[in-house]
Amino acid sequence: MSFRAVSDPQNLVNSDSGVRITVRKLTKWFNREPLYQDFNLEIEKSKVSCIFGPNGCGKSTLLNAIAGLVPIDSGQILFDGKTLHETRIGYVFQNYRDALYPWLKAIDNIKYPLKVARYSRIQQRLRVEELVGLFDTKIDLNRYPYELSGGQQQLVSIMRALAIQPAVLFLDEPFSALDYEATLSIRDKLQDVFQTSNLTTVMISHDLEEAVYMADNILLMTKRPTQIAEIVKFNSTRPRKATIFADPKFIQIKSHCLEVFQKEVRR
Ligand SMILES: Nc1ncnc2c1ncn2[C@@H]1O[C@H](COP(=O)(O)OP(=O)(O)OP(=O)(O)O)[C@@H](O)[C@H]1O
Repeated sequence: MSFRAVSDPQNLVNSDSGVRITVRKLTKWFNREPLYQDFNLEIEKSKVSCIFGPNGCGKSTLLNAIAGLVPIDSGQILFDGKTLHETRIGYVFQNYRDALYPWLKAIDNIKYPLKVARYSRIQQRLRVEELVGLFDTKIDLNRYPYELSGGQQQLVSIMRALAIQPAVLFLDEPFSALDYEATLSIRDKLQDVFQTSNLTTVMISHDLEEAVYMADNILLMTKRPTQIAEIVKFNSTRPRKATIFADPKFIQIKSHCLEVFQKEVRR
């Protein structure tokens, strides 16, 4: 888990400006083979970018390199020209079971980054109330993670990641360990967040339909050494509803992404 806070906690309470992420000449090798070699990418500010690509092409490595969880061999990653340490980020892991602190109640998990950022007790309480309102959640936050369902735990993880009002939110396959009902519910709640904030969001998805549904930009990756095959825009307004799956524009974008993906896999 990664929380970074800068400046005065007082200023963080109402701050929500997104940032553009620039990846320049990223090089990362594993086992004497290049995964990324002189890789360049611009991630659009205040938009949702979904990473989609062949198995093992380096989606998690890219997300984690940008989030500072994986060291890079060379290159530069900037957030509106600033370093990671000068940027507030939130990270949601695929496996919520390992991500929440099991010894802390849900409410204390959410407050944890606020404590690290030295929010006062009142600020912590107000921010939790704001998040509960935002997500319209009926979860009893005085329960421990093991007392909550998978969907509820992942929702707590998302609320924790959003607690310090990050400028960038990273989501590594946030729905892959959830049942369908929980996935639909959390997707909708996240869409509300995207609609009402300037959050720059980078998400990995293994499901092309989901990637297009959630994204403003779909980042299609090549096989390794990995490059961007294409960035496909989907500018349908939010909130997006299930009816969008039958929308001709949605179908056209998804088919195009699938074509690019299949060409890469066969390469
Ligand atoms: N810690 C590591 N040590 C050695 N090799 C690694 C390590 N992490 C990743 N790799 C290599 O880098 C490649 C890309 O891994 P990564 O998890 O980033 O891909 P991915 O696209 O997210 O994979 P998947 O589609 O399976 O989720 C893997 O095939 C693996 O060989």
